[in-house]
Amino acid sequence: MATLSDIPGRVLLVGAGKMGGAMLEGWLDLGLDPARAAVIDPAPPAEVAALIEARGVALNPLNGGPPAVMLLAVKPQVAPDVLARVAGLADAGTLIVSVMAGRTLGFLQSYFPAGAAVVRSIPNTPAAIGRGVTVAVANGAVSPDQMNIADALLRATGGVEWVEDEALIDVATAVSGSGPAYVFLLAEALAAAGAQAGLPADMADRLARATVAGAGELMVRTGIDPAQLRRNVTSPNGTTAAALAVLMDEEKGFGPLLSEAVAAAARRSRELAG
Ligand SMILES: NC(=O)C1=CN([C@@H]2O[C@H](COP(=O)(O)OP(=O)(O)OC[C@H]3O[C@@H](n4cnc5c(N)ncnc54)[C@H](OP(=O)(O)O)[C@@H]3O)[C@@H](O)[C@H]2O)C=CC1
Ligand SMILES: O=C(O)[C@@H]1CCC=N1
Repeated sequence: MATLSDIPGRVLLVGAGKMGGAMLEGWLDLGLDPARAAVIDPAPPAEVAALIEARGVALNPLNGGPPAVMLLAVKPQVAPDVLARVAGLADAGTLIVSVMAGRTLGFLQSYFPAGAAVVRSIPNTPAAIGRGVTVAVANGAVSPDQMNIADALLRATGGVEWVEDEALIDVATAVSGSGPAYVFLLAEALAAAGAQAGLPADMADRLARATVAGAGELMVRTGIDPAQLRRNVTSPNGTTAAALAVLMDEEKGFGPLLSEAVAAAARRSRELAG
């Protein structure tokens, strides 16, 4: 198991937005020497720019030699343009790690000489508080040492699951990559429904936030199966049972709706492949 201090050279982050910025913060918090980090981003968001400046990380360096790791965190749509510019900064020993949705190992490899070591991964935004989860796949050129390095870099923002079948990344993107948005939507919709039913809007908002956060934390801390936690709330013929009769409707409930949503996100991930 490698640690961030085992990385034999610099980590070059390309794209320091929401996800890249969260990763950089995680690396620095876990002890990555700022002198061993560099960022390429024409205009990072203010909070990431402040972190870069405060920690003395090189921003848009003109030189520095090939990095040990190049982590790609730009939007998939600009990837062809960005990769055409930055691929030349890598050498044969550089490990390429992408967090871009949809962009395949094949697409990434096409910008580097044959034999380049490439990892494709999909994190999620709880990475910003070290509670993310990332799913990753490596191509055949990634050495065991490089695999450990990629794992250490991704693990700086939460859990990591490795898969061998790249097709699973599109599905993981639809479940855990996009998943936080579904949970936030639940909080929004619950607050709106509470306000519609008569609660003051600000109170409905507080109740919905506390409920989603508390329920998530209960699941994490107890490790109890979510179905059992749901049953624990549901008194026979009580209020929850009345609500669940709507939400668990076999045709219109959460189940079929989320299946449709996950299928749409996975399909979009495959469309972004390039
Ligand atoms: N947000 C999420 O929940 C998740 C995102 N991802 C993936 O992470 C990647 C980044 O997403 P996210 O952080 O949300 O997006 P952001 O737009 O917040 O971050 C992308 C960053 O890249 C910068 N950028 C644009 N052009 C260049 C360039 N030529 N060179 C270097 N940097 C450039 C952007 O600058 P500017 O804003 O000025 O264009 C921005 O700061 C995406 O590929 C996405 O699929 C993966 C999982 C979850
Ligand atoms: O919406 C997106 O495309 C990115 C990937 C997963 C979460 N956000």
